[in-house]
This record gives sequence, structure tokens and C-alpha cells, in this order.
Amino acid sequence: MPPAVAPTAPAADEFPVFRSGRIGVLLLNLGTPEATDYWSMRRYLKEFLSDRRVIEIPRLIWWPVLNLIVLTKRPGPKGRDYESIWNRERNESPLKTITRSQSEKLAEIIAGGAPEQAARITVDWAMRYGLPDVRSRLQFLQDQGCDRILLVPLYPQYAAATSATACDKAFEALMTMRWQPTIRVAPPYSDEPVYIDALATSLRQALASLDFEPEKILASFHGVPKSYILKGDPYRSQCLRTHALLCEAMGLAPDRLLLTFQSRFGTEEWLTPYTDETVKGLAQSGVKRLAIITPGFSADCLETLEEIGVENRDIFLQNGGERFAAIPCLNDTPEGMAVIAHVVRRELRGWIDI
Ligand SMILES: C=CC1=C(C)c2cc3[nH]c(cc4nc(cc5[nH]c(cc1n2)c(C)c5CCC(=O)O)C(CCC(=O)O)=C4C)c(C)c3C=C
Ligand SMILES: [Fe+2]
Ligand SMILES: [Fe+2]
Repeated sequence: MPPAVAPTAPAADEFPVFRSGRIGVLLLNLGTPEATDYWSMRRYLKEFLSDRRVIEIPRLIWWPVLNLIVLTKRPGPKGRDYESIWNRERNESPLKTITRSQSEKLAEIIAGGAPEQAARITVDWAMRYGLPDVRSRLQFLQDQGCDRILLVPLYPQYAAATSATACDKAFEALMTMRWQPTIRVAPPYSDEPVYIDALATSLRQALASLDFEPEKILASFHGVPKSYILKGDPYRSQCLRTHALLCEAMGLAPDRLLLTFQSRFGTEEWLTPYTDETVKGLAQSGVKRLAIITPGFSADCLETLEEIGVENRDIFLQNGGERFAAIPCLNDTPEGMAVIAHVVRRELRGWIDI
């Protein structure tokens, strides 16, 4: 035990001994099913799509649609999509594998930079939906003696449907704790120079490794319903900012590096331009070589590996396109880890300098 971690009361009386003096860093990502079979998929989708931050339709209307239509029809095909990207070695989805690795590498970076301070820090990770769940990881951190915890939603752009709901889940757990740890939340980092540099480096490296030069590049962000933005969500403007800064860093015009939104769900209008329609339109208008980067995802997942890497590739090739590349997310690469470590170091300041 490092010296700063001391029991708060002597052990020799009737009162319990609590550990304190440590600092926790909890990386938060979206979540993922435990397996690809119908019931695992259904359980995951039910938790996800019952979240009022994700689906804002009044419950009286949404409940029957979710239970009678979505949860009967969607688990099968989506399970097959997950099956096509599944990490068989670990029997889990790529999002889980990558988030765990980000957490382990962050702990190594902290330990390498300032070993003495690092001895007081515990890094962990949790998923908003599914496992490992936020409540149990917060409890774990507290049991370790963490009385200060930094929550790090791994979303470069803030959306209520992602960042806020991850924090809601943490605060829900804190509501039941007698001794609440002190909490900080890392802000979104859509215009953080380290993040823009990391994207530009990763894009440059990916382009250099291709055996073709894309005529167009899409920066595809996950979409949200347009109405969420009209109600005050800053997500769209943060995506626009990331895109503009990336164009600038790459020296590419916004009609060469285009901004699009993917993963539409349901019948409502979502943010436009839609990725799939843009991909189709470009191919039909004679574009032969296309690359897509997904700057809004900190880790590769169903939406990047399958929706971009398979579905949108097929759309492009079926409509006259010839060469297609899906560029990996920052993931646990040195560039990706530099972003996470930078945000964590900055947000820990005043608690501990690392
Ligand atoms: C239906 C509403 C949804 C909103 C709003 C939404 C916003 C949103 N999502 C992400 C990131 C991810 N979403 C992922 C999967 C996924 N998303 C939705 C629905 C909404 N997302 C569903 C139903 C699913 C599951 C798959 C499916 O059934 O289509 C993932 C991938 C998870 C994985 O395991 O790989 C990510 C990541 C963002 C960033 C966002 C708003 C900004
Ligand atoms: Fe999503
Ligand atoms: Fe999707």
C-alpha cells in the first residue's frame, strides 16, 4: 500500500475499516451484447432502447413498438452482424476488447510517466449497457480506496444519448452509496488539438498504406434524430467543428473530405447528409475510389466494422465504385492513447499531477 492510502479508523473497535486516499479513473463506453444469440441480443437491445436518453418517444407509444416489433425483429439480423465481427479468441465484441486494452494501456502510460503518483491511481473501464456495468466498477474502485473518481466518457463529441446517459448511470449508482466518492467528469474533446492531430496522423498513415488514392473521403459520425439537436443537444455543432479542424489539419477542402452521419434508426428524420445515401450518390456520379474515417468513435465497433466496412462498402461497389477503404478508429494505437492520456492528465490536475 502506498503511504497516502490509510485506513480512516483503527481496526481494533467495532467500526468497519475503510480504505481511502486513492484516485479512480473510469473509462466509459457504450456497451455491447454478451453473445450473438437471439436472447443475448434481445437483452442488450432492450436495455439500450429502453433508455429515455436514447429514445425520446413517449413511453406509451414506444413500449409496444419496442416490445412487439423491434425486439422480435432486430435481435436476429443484428446478432448475425455482430457474429461477422466477433472476437472469437476472447468471445466478445471488438468494442469490449478495445476498451479493455485502452484501460490497460492508460494504466501503463500513467505508471511509466510518474510511478509514485501512479501507485495511488486505479484505472478501470465500464459499459453503459451490458457488462462490465458502471455500478459494479464504481463499487470496485471504492473498495480499492478511491474516494475521488474521474469519469471519462469515451465520446469525442457530447450527445445526451451517449455521454449524458453514461454519467446518469454513474450518478444512479452514487445515489445509493453512503460514502459518495468525489466525482469529476471529463468533457468532450471534439476540438482538442491532440485529438485532431491524432485523427490527421491516423488518416495520413492509412492513406499512405493504400494502393489507391481516394477521390473522396467521408468523415462519418454516428447520427441522432434531428429533433434532439433542435432541443439543444450540441452534438451536431461539435461534429462540424471536428470535421472543419480535420479538413484544416489535412489541408483538404470540405468537398474532398465530406461530413456525413450514419446509423439511422426508425422513421424520424436524422442528421443529414446520410452516409449510405452519400456513398451511393458518389458511386452513381462516377466516383471510383472512396475512403471513410469515423472520427466520432473512439473504438472500432459494429457501426464501423460492419456498417461502414461491410454495408457501405457493398453499397459503393454495387453502384459502380471500384476501390473502398474503411479506416480504423484511433483505438488503442499510440495516437489514440495519447488523446485519452492527455484528457485524463488534464482532468486529474488539482487531485494529482501525472
Ligand atoms: C436508436 C437510437 C440511437 C441513438 C440516438 C444512438 C446514438 C449514438 N450511438 C452511438 C454509438 C454507438 N451505437 C452503437 C450501436 C447502436 N446504436 C443504436 C441506436 C442509437 N444510437 C443501436 C440500436 C445500436 C445497436 C446495434 C443496432 O441494433 O443497430 C455502437 C456499437 C456498439 C457495439 O457493440 O459495437 C456504438 C459505438 C453514438 C456515438 C451516438 C450518438 C452520438
Ligand atoms: Fe448508436
Ligand atoms: Fe448501425
